[in-house]
Amino acid sequence: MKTYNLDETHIIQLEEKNRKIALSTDDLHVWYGDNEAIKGVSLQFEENKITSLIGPSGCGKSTYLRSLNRMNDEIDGTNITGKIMYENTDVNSKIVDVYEMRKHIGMVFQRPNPFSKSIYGNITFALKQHGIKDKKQLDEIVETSLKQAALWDQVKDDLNKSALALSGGQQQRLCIARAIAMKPDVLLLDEPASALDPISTSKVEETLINLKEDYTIIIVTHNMQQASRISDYTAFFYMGQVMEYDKTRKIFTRPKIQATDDYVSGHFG
Ligand SMILES: Nc1ncnc2c1ncn2[C@@H]1O[C@H](COP(=O)(O)OP(=O)(O)OP(=O)(O)O)[C@@H](O)[C@H]1O
Repeated sequence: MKTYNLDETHIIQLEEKNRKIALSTDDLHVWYGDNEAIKGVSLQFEENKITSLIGPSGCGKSTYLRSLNRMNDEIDGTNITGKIMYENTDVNSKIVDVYEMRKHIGMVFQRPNPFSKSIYGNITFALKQHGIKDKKQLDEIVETSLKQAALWDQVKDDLNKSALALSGGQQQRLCIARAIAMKPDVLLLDEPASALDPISTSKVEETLINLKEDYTIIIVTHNMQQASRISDYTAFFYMGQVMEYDKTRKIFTRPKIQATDDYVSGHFG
């Protein structure tokens, strides 16, 4: 297998281009026991844009994504150093209220994971836990979130139906609706379409493109076409570090780093 010079990287700094940054990491390292899965990643994510995280299996994409709203806290033996800056707060600081922070930085997982509740109940569950009890307000949030997730027209007459009776693609859009019902600023998605058929995938992609008007989206994907179709920026991960980060168009047409070029043109991974 070809080896690459890991010291040669190309990472754009968005603040130098006067872009508004919703979230950033500075020298982020993540260890699982002795295994250093993320080796000092510094990236800035532009507000109201979609950024794709791509790279071969095991290079640390999901680990990095999960760190951004502290999902790795739940894995024993994990150690994380470095900064994750969101609105002048270091998300990685011990004093951060993780429950509260996840209202601002929400997550959607690879496999649709609706609760065994009605469509309405899926969306209102966390809202109620956060103290929203007013029926009219809940109704409004349910409608808005389902509309934003492009699911409203299909389910509006049957909100009491079990979420588990929806198709896989509809379930995933319900999970997106559930995440955006909390009105996060940043939405993290870990291969949200990998378990879906092509039609459902394209619906999820359309949904994400529409959502970026209101949200900053960071998505892990193995699907190169998907990354190039939907994202504004792309970060290429390799062996726990980012080799190249730039506008998606550049990554897919004129990458500056050989490893990126080989990966996006299908030579490995
Ligand atoms: N829960 C965990 N416990 C221990 N090690 C883990 C855990 N999750 C991931 N790892 C290790 O961290 C490294 C990065 O894995 P990660 O899942 O982040 O990569 P990935 O790029 O998302 O891979 P894939 O594309 O296959 O999902 C790998 O060496 C993996 O074995």
